[in-house]
This record gives sequence, structure tokens and C-alpha cells, in this order.
Amino acid sequence: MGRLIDGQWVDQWYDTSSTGGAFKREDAGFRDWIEPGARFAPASGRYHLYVSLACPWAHRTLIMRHLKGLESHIGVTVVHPHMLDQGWQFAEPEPLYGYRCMHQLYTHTRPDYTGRVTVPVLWDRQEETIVNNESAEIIRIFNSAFDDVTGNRDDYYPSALQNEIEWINERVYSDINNGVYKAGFATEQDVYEQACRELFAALDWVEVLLGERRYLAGSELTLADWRLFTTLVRFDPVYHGHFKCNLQRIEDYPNLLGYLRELYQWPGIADTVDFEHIKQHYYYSHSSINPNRIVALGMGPDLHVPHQRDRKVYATEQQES
Ligand SMILES: N[C@@H](CCC(=O)N[C@@H](CS)C(=O)NCC(=O)O)C(=O)O
Repeated sequence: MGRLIDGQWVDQWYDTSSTGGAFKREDAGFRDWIEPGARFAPASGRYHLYVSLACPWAHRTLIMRHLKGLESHIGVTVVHPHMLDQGWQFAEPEPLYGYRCMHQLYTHTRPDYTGRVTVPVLWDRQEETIVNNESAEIIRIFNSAFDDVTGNRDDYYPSALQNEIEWINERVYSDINNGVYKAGFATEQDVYEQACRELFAALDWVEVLLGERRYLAGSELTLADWRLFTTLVRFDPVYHGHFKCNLQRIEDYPNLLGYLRELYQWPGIADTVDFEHIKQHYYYSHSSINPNRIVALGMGPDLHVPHQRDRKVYATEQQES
């Protein structure tokens, strides 16, 4: 894996030497928004999404693309699961330019780009540029920008719940979504231990919350849930072993397990989960963590078992009724 420096690809692992062994995630470089009347206006067929099926951040965007009925309006290209010395690559040349590597789309947009080359990427075919490569923003764009194109007005970020959603997102992002990476990429024992303990403290907190609420922000499924889901579904098969997040498994948390099953069983969601890509990517790509590239066998809990979440009355529902 590597990064672009002044438009040149340089093969280098994350630098943890200047941060005392801690992994610090770089901010995404492209942050434009799609909205009616703006430079990037919603339109069917104009935008294209580049994803990895292994990546939890990209996975969120695939989920929202499905839930918002965007499949026939926004095309998708999937990268090869192994991220090696050229970073993300395409198994077949990608459809718009025939590029082999993800970094070529970054330098197509900005020839002197400096930064990491990450997925997801939301591409504008009209202006031939990256619109946005921050998943937290892409899912909000998908939530509402194309409603007039699709007629789908389902709202996973309702204004009445936004404060609650953002409050939950903050801890879920820092300690869980990014927390597994902070534990897994740490190169000092104390840094790893702190990240791992914060991660499990946050999972304990969510476990309690999900005993009181059907979903994270209350009785409605929101973006906060899909943001957590993509980490939970990778947890037992990958993060528990590969990233040493092994104080407990999701399978050991009754509420989290039922919740994970419910979200997995949501119409169309299982089709967005590719365990083969997930396991291949992590175990094979991170050679500093797993130099022999042995892919662990465990698949995590059976997600097809009935979730039973609908059998319970939650405190938030009692308050609402
Ligand atoms: N802030 C970004 C992070 C995306 C990200 O880090 N994606 C990983 C894959 S899981 C990646 O592409 N990493 C390549 C790298 O860091 O060089 C987002 O949420 O969209």
C-alpha cells in the first residue's frame, strides 16, 4: 500500500513512528456535495461509485445506494480485494478510462495530488473528477440528493434525530469504526491496549443502549445504524483475530448479536456483504500484521438465525406511545 506525493505513487505503510505507535487516519481530500442547482447536480447516470467490498467505509455507501433505490442511477466498480504495492487495483480495467489502479483516478482529478488513495470514491462522469471520497458525506448525499430522480423519499437522517445521530456517531466512529483500526495498526503495546479497551467500553455502551432502543437513535433505523453495522459484520470473522480485538466477540453480546442479525436480514442488505472479499482483503493485504497471509477460517456467528428483536418492547417505544 502507499500514497500519492505530488502526483507520484510511493509505496509506503502507515507512518506510526511520529505518533508514538498510534494510527492516525488522514482526512479525505475531496469534499464536494451533490445538490439541485449546484455545480454537481443530481442526475441519473452522471455519477459512478468506486468501492471495495471489503472496506467498511465503502460498504456504507453501497448500503445507502441500495436503500435509496439508486442502483439504476449510479453505477459501481469494485476493486480487487488485495491492496498491495500499487494500492487498490482493478481486476479488470475499470469501465470509464480503462485504468488499472485507483490512484490513476486521483491523478486524473488532480495531477499533483498528495494524500492517501482510499475508497469509496464518488466520481462525476460529466466533469471527470472526484466529487467526494468521504463515506460519511457520501451516505448523506445519497440519503436525500437524488430523491427527485428516484422518487424514494425514505429518510435515514431525519432532522428531528440529527443531534442524537451525531452524538452517537461521534463515539461509534472514534472508538468502534476507527477503533478497530487503532487497535489493529498500533505498533506499541500501550497504544494497542488503550484502543482495545476504548473499543470494548464503547461496545459495552452500545449493548446497553440496544437493550433500551430497537435502533441506535430510537425506534427508527437511521444512518447511525448502517455506520455501525459495517464494522459489526466484520468483527468476529476479521477484527477479533487479525486486529487483536479479542476481549469479546459480537457473538458474546446478546443485544448486539440480535441487532447485527436484524440489519443483515434487512431486505437487500445480505447481498451487499461479501465475506470472501472481506477476509481476503484484511488477512492478505496487511503483510506487516500477517506476513504469511494465512486467512483465518472462522466466519463469525450465523447471521440467518431469527433475530427476535421484534419480540421485545423497548423503553423508547413506551415513551413514544
Ligand atoms: N474517511 C474515509 C476513509 C476511507 C478509507 O480509509 N478506506 C480504506 C479502505 S477500508 C482505504 O482505502 N485505505 C487505503 C489507504 O489508507 O491507503 C471514508 O470514510 O470514506
